[in-house]
Amino acid sequence: MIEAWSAEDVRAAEVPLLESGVPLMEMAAFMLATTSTPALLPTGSGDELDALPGVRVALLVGSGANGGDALQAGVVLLGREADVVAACVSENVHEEALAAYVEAGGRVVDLSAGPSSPDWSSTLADILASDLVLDGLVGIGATGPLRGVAEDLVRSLTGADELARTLESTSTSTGPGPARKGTAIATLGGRPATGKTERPRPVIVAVDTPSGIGVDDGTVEGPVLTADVTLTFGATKPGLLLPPAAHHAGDLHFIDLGLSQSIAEQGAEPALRRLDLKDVADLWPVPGPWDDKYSRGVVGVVAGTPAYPGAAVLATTAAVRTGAGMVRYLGPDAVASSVLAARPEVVPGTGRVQAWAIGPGLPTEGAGDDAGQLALARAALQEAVTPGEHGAVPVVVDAGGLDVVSLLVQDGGPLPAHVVLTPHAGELARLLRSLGERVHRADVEAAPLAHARRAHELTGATVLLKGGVTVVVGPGVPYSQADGSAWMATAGSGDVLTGILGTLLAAFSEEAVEDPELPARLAAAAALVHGVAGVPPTRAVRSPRWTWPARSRR
Ligand SMILES: NC(=O)C1=CN([C@@H]2O[C@H](COP(=O)(O)OP(=O)(O)OC[C@H]3O[C@@H](n4cnc5c(N)ncnc54)[C@H](OP(=O)(O)O)[C@@H]3O)[C@@H](O)[C@H]2O)[C@@H](O)CC1
Ligand SMILES: Nc1ncnc2c1ncn2[C@@H]1O[C@H](COP(=O)(O)OP(=O)(O)O)[C@@H](O)[C@H]1O
Ligand SMILES: [K+]
Repeated sequence: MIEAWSAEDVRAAEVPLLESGVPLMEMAAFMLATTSTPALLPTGSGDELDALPGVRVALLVGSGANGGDALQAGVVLLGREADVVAACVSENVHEEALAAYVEAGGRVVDLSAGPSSPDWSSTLADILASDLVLDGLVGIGATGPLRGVAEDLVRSLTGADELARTLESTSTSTGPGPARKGTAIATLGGRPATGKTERPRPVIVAVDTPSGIGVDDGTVEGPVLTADVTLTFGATKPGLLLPPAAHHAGDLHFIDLGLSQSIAEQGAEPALRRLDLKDVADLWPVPGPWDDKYSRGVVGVVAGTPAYPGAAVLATTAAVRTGAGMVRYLGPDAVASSVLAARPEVVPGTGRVQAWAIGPGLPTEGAGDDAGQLALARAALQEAVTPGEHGAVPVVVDAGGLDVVSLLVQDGGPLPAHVVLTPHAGELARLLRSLGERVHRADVEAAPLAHARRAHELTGATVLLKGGVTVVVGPGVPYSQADGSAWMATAGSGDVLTGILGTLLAAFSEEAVEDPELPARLAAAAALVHGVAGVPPTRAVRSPRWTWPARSRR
């Protein structure tokens, strides 16, 4: 499991180590300089301390310790014969680190006057022509989006038009570097300019965090240099796991520096969790010799209408294939026929269930004929809220079922956490609007965790917000899962998740009702399994992204 900690908790954990003289910055910098270079070494050479003659490194240096890390890494890289330039966006950069870097023979460019700095254009060209960029503009000390010269620099590096002008104006002064005739232009960490082919670009390594992200909340309100790799120190930060910032972090590498123990001793809760395969393997219900279909858990599925029968097929299939003891299907005969044709083991009709999975393929309230399905969904939800003879029944609610939740909350107040809602961003915005919030899809996409949290507060339910990164908020520590691939952005994909989560809620039916934090964990586990199942097979054999897109050595 990955646990992420707020910047404040990380800072507090640093204190005892710094007080006892642990050279955290030097340790971080050494790891930075050694971990980020294997991709730049000649093929076959893997020693992370090998000399790097001819390898060009650009350090982007801000005014705090994040810039200090980059400068100290520069010291190590200079010792390995790399050609290093430090682009400083402030007059006041980390004093000791700068002194060590200068003493090691490092080249410094003062960009503190911004685009009017005499060396602005040539330095941009140097950065673009380098093999490796270490982004040390700002780390956990960031307040708000990038501003000042740091913002100017990142905007220039990521803005295609400005970049094109820079390259043109410096093409005679940079020799065989970036503006070779016939080579086209790419932006750093962004898409190549339209109509132009991409040329080699540096590997971008974010020092601790990609500069400019919301370290604690994962928001991105200004320019960010999208990294190929983020090396994060001491503890993973929530922003590295949360969308939209997570999309700028590239591959995430964690360097402990001994902070984990210090954090544990503080006794605080992490800000965010991410389950891994082992967590889910430990959690996943595996039948034993005494199990029968009922003890494994029966899932009742209310999904599909004659207009959308496929949603019912997908949800029931997912429940069957992930190990439900039995799947009951409730819906119109025409849909039940489709379900049975695909999954003959599904049992049509009512009966006792350990969890409900409702909503896929149901129309939103008042939009089209629901063939009586919304009434069934309402009844299922009622079983979650009002315990019957066998206690309360957990329920996962998707798509059209979310409107029923909204009405229930408006009528009767908060729901229990064993009601798990699985909206995508548009559905969450709609749900929040129905509960009186002024929210649009774009607002949810810009701050998914905050909006999922708001929906949890307003409804009481556990909220799993779907997307490229899935966020789950219940009564305990939230989760973020990023196990899938963008190939999953396809119609029907969410119906499958509903079925998977139905199976898990049925298997842990009583526990999920008793422990209000468990449904979120189960939802995160379902998202992981859904994601792993949705990764195309080619990804399994693709070489690690770490070695891509290394600039070829010249
Ligand atoms: N945790 C660990 O184990 C270890 C942590 N270490 C490292 O320390 C880093 C934290 O260093 P830190 O505290 O000095 O803060 P940092 O991120 O460099 O930024 C502060 C400066 O940035 C500026 N600034 C702020 N916001 C800005 C903005 N939006 N846009 C532009 N500028 C902005 C602000 O300047 P001001 O605006 O006030 O002039 C301020 O001076 C951490 O991320 C990690 O890399 C390692 O060395 C050792 C192990
Ligand atoms: N870019 C992406 N990368 C990874 N997973 C994605 C991406 N986009 C969507 N997904 C996943 O695909 C599923 C889509 O679900 P949903 O939007 O409900 O589709 P539908 O309603 O058509 O079934 C969700 O589980 C979501 O997390
Ligand atoms: K950084």
